[in-house]
Amino acid sequence: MSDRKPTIGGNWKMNLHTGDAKALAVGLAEAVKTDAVDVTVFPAFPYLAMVAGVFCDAGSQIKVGAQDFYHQANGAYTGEVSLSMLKDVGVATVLVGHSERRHVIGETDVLINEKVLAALEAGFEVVLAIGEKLEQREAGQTDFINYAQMCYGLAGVSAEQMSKVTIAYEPVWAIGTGKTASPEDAQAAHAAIRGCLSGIYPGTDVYATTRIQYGGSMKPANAGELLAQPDIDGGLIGGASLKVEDFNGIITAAQ
Ligand SMILES: O=C[C@H](O)COP(=O)(O)O
Repeated sequence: MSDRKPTIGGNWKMNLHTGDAKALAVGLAEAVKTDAVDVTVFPAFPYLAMVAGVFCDAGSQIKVGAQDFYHQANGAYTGEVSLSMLKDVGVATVLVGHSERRHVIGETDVLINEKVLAALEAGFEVVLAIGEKLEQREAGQTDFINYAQMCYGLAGVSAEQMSKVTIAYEPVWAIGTGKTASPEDAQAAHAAIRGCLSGIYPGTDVYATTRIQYGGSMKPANAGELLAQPDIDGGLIGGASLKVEDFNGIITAAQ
């Protein structure tokens, strides 16, 4: 049993509107009472302040994170949202490198690294998502892809700054598909990721202290087995984070 505190994230992606986002936040504030698990939800931009306000009013420990941001401080970046704007509305955690940003929106490793560095510089907690596509897994490249995405994403990040970084391992083929990695496969990938951290930060305890979440069709029915693996420290949940019972079921499994 590691002494890393479990961390569960709920990535609401581009789902929910004012009414159902508020109802979900209120329901979570009522249901989630544990101190034993760090819980963060990632609503869409328009609802960040409202959700943060619900948790604040309820005295809830649930944190609010942003699914994305732009790394420049301000200026002529039409459509973008800065870190200082996020801080202004109560956000302290940001998600970077999610596979939907990499493979659907087209974010590059260079941009992902710029975002990681900017967020850490601004004092945010960072969840860096990595993971292989199906064809890469089938070609035996899983560990290489994870290593490469971490090397690019963490370039210039010091060992001290790693205390604010969580890695989210999300095999792309498992996201939103109902196909979860087996506990054994997920554990093997997580152990390899920890090995990579040891190589990137030699002579430090970063490999042992960094929390690594699993993401990809995690739900209450499979969370227990996944979270019981020695190198899986939590989950980044999409679909199952949209219902209080499902998300709280996973949080309960993480305790
Ligand atoms: O960010 C969350 C992941 O993409 C997992 O999504 P999912 O639980 O719907 O498979």
